[in-house]
Amino acid sequence: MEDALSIPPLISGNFAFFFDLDGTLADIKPHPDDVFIPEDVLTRLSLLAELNDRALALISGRSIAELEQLAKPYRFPLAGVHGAERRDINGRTERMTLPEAVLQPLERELRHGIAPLTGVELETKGMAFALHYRQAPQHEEAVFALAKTLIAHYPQLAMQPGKCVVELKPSGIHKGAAIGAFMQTPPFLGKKPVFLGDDLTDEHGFKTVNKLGGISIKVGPGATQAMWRLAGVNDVYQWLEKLVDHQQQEQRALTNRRDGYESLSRSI
Ligand SMILES: O=P(O)(O)OC[C@H]1O[C@H](O[C@H]2O[C@H](CO)[C@@H](O)[C@H](O)[C@H]2O)[C@H](O)[C@@H](O)[C@@H]1O
Repeated sequence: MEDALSIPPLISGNFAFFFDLDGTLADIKPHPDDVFIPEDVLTRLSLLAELNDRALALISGRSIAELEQLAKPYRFPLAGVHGAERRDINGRTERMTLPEAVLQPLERELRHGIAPLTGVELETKGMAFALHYRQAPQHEEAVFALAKTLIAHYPQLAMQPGKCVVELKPSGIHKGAAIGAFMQTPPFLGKKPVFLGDDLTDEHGFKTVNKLGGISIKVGPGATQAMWRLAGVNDVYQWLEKLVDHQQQEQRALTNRRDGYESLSRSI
């Protein structure tokens, strides 16, 4: 769906919210460590969570440890490493692992493989690895070739391309499954999912959300399975601000109506 996409509606009611991080809640930066979520955006996310029974989670390729730092001082449910790690509303964490017999030789081969590719960086995430070539775009082809060769040797792993990155993650792990797992437990259970994401890894999430009759929102240009689009990170911030205002107004109107009924029933 390349074109049939417009700005998502300001919704209220029975919704659960899922946000990708890089490229959605934070601008893409030259290096992963440069990234931050502005304070006012974090505050709005927290307000949105409060307005929706705390049914709001971050769904990212980053590790939970990094997400926790980036979301401070707030504590949201989190899915890290594309869903290989998940922390629920009660702080219970599930983490998928791979045997050391796979991880050790794989990391060795990755380090060996990128040694001649100056500027390519290896990010290790426990059960997954990311090969970043933002600082060395001339090595894109070589990075893909290396990842493909290694994937062929390790059936436990799948390849996940992204923005100037190729990741090797456990097979069967993807953001759609992470959203689906959250949706089976409170406070997400029984709601319609809303998911915002900007990259290829988020397409798995859009697919799940569409199946569940929710609202899928692509951030930025490019072909997508999402139903709606926001042009970039700033548009996400603006939409979020309007959404929180809208839901707060709805809540005030509801409270006023309830107060009205109560005083009416007392006076009868
Ligand atoms: O699922 P996401 O929250 O979008 O995370 C995807 C990957 O994001 C990070 O890398 C990307 O962002 C960096 C900072 O803007 C950028 O320098 C890099 O080129 C991008 O690929 C992160 O480092 C990865 O671990 C995430 O999987």
